[in-house]
Order: sequence, then structure tokens, then C-alpha cells
Amino acid sequence: MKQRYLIIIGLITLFLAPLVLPTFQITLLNYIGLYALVVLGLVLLTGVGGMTSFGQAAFVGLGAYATAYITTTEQLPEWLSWTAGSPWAGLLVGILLTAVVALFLGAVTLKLSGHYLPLGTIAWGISLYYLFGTMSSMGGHTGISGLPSLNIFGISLDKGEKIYYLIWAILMVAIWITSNLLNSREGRAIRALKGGQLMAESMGINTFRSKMVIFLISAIFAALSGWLYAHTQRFVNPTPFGLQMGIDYLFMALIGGAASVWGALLGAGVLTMLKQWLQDFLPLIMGGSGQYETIVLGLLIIFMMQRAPGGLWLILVKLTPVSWRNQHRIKVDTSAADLPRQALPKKGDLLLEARHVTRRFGGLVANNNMSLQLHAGEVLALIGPNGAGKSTMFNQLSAVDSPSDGEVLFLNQSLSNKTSRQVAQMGMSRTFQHVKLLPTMSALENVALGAHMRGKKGVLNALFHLERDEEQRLLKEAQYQLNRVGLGDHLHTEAGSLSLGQQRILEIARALCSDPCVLLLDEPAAGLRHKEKQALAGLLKKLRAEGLAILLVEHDMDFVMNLVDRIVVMEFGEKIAEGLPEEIQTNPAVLEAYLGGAE
Ligand SMILES: Nc1ncnc2c1ncn2[C@@H]1O[C@H](COP(=O)(O)OP(=O)(O)OP(=O)(O)O)[C@@H](O)[C@H]1O
Repeated sequence: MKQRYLIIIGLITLFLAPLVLPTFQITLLNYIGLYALVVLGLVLLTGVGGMTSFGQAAFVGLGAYATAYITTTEQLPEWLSWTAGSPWAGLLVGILLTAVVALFLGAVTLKLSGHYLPLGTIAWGISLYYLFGTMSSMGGHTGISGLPSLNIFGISLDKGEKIYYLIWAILMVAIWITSNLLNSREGRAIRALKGGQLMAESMGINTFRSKMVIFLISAIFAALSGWLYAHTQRFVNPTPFGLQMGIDYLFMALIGGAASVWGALLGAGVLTMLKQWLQDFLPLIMGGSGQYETIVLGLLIIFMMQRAPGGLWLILVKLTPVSWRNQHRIKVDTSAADLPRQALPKKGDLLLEARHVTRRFGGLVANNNMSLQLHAGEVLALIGPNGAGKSTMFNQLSAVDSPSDGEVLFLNQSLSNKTSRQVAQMGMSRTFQHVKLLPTMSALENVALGAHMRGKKGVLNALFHLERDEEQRLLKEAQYQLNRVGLGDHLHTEAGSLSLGQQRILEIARALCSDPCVLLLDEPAAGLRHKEKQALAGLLKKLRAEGLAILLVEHDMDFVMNLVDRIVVMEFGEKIAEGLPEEIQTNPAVLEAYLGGAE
């Protein structure tokens, strides 16, 4: 409730501001609103998605120039004659143009990783800036003047205090739809981009699509800001759309808090006010003119990044009472309908098979002629000393990697050209040797990621929260799986604050949430206490009885021997034994491998 009051007070203050503030302050607020819209896109792209872009200002320019051209050109080309010089048509064209450019640039740059993406964004930022400046139809470096003011319901927004309402209304809607998006199935996939791409693909998430979605949304927010800017100033030239401004937008995102939608507003506000204040104040103490504010601002930003790398919004959140923060807890509707489940294969059916799999890394043969079979309703352990090649085999079986020779078959289909995402969609799920969770997300949301493939509603539904029914069903499934693995008391705990053992169990719940028929577990018992291991063994036995096929790589021999049906033993990349636990325990080759000699 308290948060709701805060928002209502904020909105009333915003509404009253133009009635009491002088024109100059309104102009500043207009700029803050325009900047915040661009920074909001960067929060999605950089803060949440982990992709750094220096090129947002160029998208602002596309939005501004599109409307400037359409509303001021006397003789528009034939194909644009339908626009009739209307600013609203200018908005539509600007957004379409931006979407096309963003899709093209995204297709070229989003597959690049590391520093290539930021460099790519610098390159397009510079080239679009020079394009604006060199095209004579766009007024060259002089720009285009004489843009009309906007008109809504017969009211002309010809003054700063009038267009103020439109700018801030659009910004508030943008913040609302962005928060909706982030708190949805699509949003969880987007949040998994930063640091969890391998995991996300293994949960059936198309990470490239998620990247493209946020790239597109951030570009459209920027174009919208450009359109508003053009009709606020009623003049455009290339200067505000250059690289310098692209860097400023990034600074605003970092200062506010790149991972929070409200951080966008805070960052835009703080940097704009600070710049203004320094411009007024510094000449008084330094004397004369000079761009001292740029230097001081640069130093302040370095200081801030040292002291508050999460941004100012995070500091503000930490200062609020804990009870306020808990209001963010996601509520699970237990009356929501259950998700449909796949019928499990018949007990004993062959589900997964490796046929003579060899994997070479240069001269090193990590897997040599490995064959194994996994059937419905059995638990198979893959064991062997360190470096035996178990993880490499695990990667071949889950299509993270492909064999140099031989093949892996899942449900009678060869995995040779399949990605881990496709394999997940076919019904295989997995956990990781080094736990891959999203540490700041709740246990519930982490597990709900596993159910991604079982939902259908896309981005448009998410933006306007039209997917609530489906979302409740996904969350109910996640809650069910958490209860099932014994973590029902930790639904709202941040995954990063659980013990390592609990995190491993959480990964199993996430894997189960995808409704698989084959479960691959990489060292599930590592880091678990005795009681936790017993509980895990109990759970795996139950899953086996239900008909699931489970393959585990494990070092804990007590755990393995008391649980599994069959064991495959590896050494130096090869299978040295296969059989029942009691056979393996007395197998001379196995004793030799583990103990260095048979008794
Ligand atoms: N990507 C790679 N490039 C080169 N060598 C690799 C690669 N992955 C694994 N290896 C090598 O392959 C061999 C088998 O490694 P692997 O990780 O599969 O063994 P493991 O049985 O899982 O070991 P552990 O129990 O310690 O996890 C090791 O010698 C390892 O160094």
C-alpha cells in the first residue's frame, strides 16, 4: 500500500509541476523526461540484458529526423504522400524506420560477444550521425527548422509546459510496460541473458530472440524520444545525436542504476541537474569560461562507479524499510489451472543412446569410442576419476558439444545437428556441475525459467500484462516443483543466498519444471549434507518410479551405490566397465582405476 501512495503522490506532483514552476525549470524537466525514455531502453539493454550500446543517440536521431523531414518537406516523394505532413505519420514512419534499422543492425551485431558489440554500436552511432549531417535533404549540418508543434484533441502543444504532459505521460507508460515485461515469462528469459545464456538455452530459451526483443524495444523508445524532442524544439540538427550523447545516455543509466526501471529516471534527472548546476556554479569559483563541468562530471562519475557500482537507485532501495521491499514478492495463485504434462515413455524404453562417441580436442582424446544407453525408469551413473572425460560425455549427450566421431540419439533422433535448446524442447533437461542460477532472482522465478517452453504468450502480451493467467499457471508449476524437492519454504529467497546444496536442489526443481522425460544431473550430491543427500536420493527414486530416465555424473560413491540401477565407469576417456553397482564394486579394472591396484 505504501508504495502505491508514493506513486500517487509522485504522479500528483508531476501533474502540478508546470502550474507552479518557472518556464526554465519546466524545460529542464522536459529534457529529463526525454532522456529518461532513452535511458529506460538502455536499462533493458545494458542493465538487464548485459549488452552495452553507445549508439542509442543515433536512434533518437532517426526518430527526430523522420518526423522533421515529413512535416517540413513541401514536395514529399510519392510513396510518402499519404503522410500529408502529419507529425503522427512522422511518428509512425520514424518507429518503422528505426525498427527496420535496428533489426538489421541487431542481426549483424548481436551475435558478436565481448567488446565487439560495444565497438559495433560506436560504429553505427558515428555513421548515422554523419549520414544526418551530409544529406542535403536533411539540411546538412545546419539542420531542419520550422517543425510544427503537436496537436492533441485540438490543443496545440506549442509551449514547454504543454508538451511536458505528453512527454511525461509517454515516459510513465514506457516505465509501466517495461516493468510488466520484466515481470513475465519473456522478462525472465531477458533477465537470464546476463550471465546465464548457456543455462537459458538449455531451458529451451531462444537467447538471440530475447536479445533482439530488447534491442528493438530500446531503439523504439529512443526513436519516440527523438520524435518528442523534434516537436519540442521544432528544430533538429545532428549535434544531439552524436557519440558524445550516446556516452551520456550510458552514464545516466549507470548513475541511476542500470538494472532498475526507476533508475533510468533517477539517472537522467541527476545527470541533467548536475550538469546544469555545475555549469552555473563552476565559473563562479574558477572564474572565466571553460568546460570545467565536463572535467568535474567525469571525476564524479569515476568516484560514483567506485563507491556505488549498482547506481543510486540501489542505494535508495537499501534505505527503504524492509517491509516495503517485500511488497515485490510474487504471489502464486494456487487456484490456477495445472499445466498439461507429457505422457512419459513406457518403462524400459530406450530414450538416450551414445554410439561410439569420440571427442578430440586437438591431439587430446577426451572421449574415445564411448557407448551407453539410458532407459525410461532407470538411474544410470557415469563415474570415473578426475579428468576421465565424464563432463565431455555429458556435453555430447546434452548437445552442448558434438562428437568428432560417432553419434548420440535421443528418442531415436540423431542429435548431430541439434542445439541444446532443441534438445530441451524434445524433453531432455539438465543441471550443471558449476551451479548456474540467477543469484538475485527468487528461487520461484529461477525455477519458473524451467517452465519457459510450456508457456506461449509473447512480448506484446507481456508488455500489457495480458498473460496473467498463463503466468499464474507457470508460477504454480514452479511452486509445485519447489515443494516437491523440499524447498517450499524458500520460494521468495534470492537464489544466491541459498546454501550450495540447496542451489543444486533448486537446479533439479528448475529442470523438472520443463516436464522432461530424461534428466541429466552433473554432480547433484556435491556440497550436500548427509540429510540432504538422503532427501535427494529419495526424490530421484520417486522420479524413477514415475518413469523418468536419470543419468548422473557423480563422485560420491555411497550416494551412487545406494541409488542407481547401473553404472558406466570411465578412465582416460574410455569405458572400462559397465554393470550393476555390486559388480562394479568388485570389478578389478575399476579398483585399479580408483585405488591404483586391485586387492
Ligand atoms: N574444451 C576443451 N578443450 C581442451 N581440452 C578439454 C576441453 N574440455 C575437456 N578437456 C580435457 O578433456 C579431458 C577430460 O575432461 P573432463 O572435464 O571431461 O573430465 P571429467 O571426468 O569430467 O573430470 P572431473 O571429474 O574433474 O570434472 C581433460 O583432460 C580435460 O582437460
